Amino acid sequence: MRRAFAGLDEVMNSAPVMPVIVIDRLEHAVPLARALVAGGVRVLEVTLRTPVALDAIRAIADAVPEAIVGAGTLLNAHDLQAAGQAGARFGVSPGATVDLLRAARAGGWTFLPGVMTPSEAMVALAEGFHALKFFPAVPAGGVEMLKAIGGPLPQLRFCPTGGISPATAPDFLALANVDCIGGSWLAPRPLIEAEDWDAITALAQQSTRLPRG
Ligand SMILES: O=C(O)C(=O)C[C@H](O)[C@H](O)COP(=O)(O)O
Repeated sequence: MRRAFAGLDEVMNSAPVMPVIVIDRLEHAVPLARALVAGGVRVLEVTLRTPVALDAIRAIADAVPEAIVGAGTLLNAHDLQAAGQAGARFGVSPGATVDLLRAARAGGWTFLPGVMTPSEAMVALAEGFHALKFFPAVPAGGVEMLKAIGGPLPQLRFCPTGGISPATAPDFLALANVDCIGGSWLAPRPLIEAEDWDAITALAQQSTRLPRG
């Protein structure tokens, strides 16, 4: 079922870290979402990287209304439509094509397009998007690159993702143009496989205490 999209500010600013989630087994979706919410992390990006991802989004949207579940790894308009039908309340992509940007805009999506260069950021901005995922954050120049982009393009807000750890997170969160960061470390595969939900709640709690700039 299609749900109302979340507000952009809610998605970008509810917590310092947005977990990037890969779900292999559908039965893990709801307990994982509950564990993260219990730790104070409500905005969840479920990547469309596994066959159960859309069903996982649907299950979380139905069973965990406190969560704001979004879809990651959106590559094209078809992915957007499927994610919307499953109940995703926002979308994230690793990169952006003009087709994808226009489909997100036409669908009224709360959408964070992935960019890694000033030119890509300018294309996203020209298509109406000013809140962007900076991916892959560390290989693409990390903190220094974001500072440099902030000079000529101060109107852009970023969620850097890719290669960030709890140790380096504060450096990113201190930047004036960073609202939140993305990270897979809040939902590590070994803990999900072990169904160690308490450990995931503890990771989530720790992430909410990270200082923001
Ligand atoms: O799946 C997607 O759509 C992506 O864009 C990739 C993820 O954002 C990164 O894989 C997360 O990076 P790590 O925190 O370094 O693991």
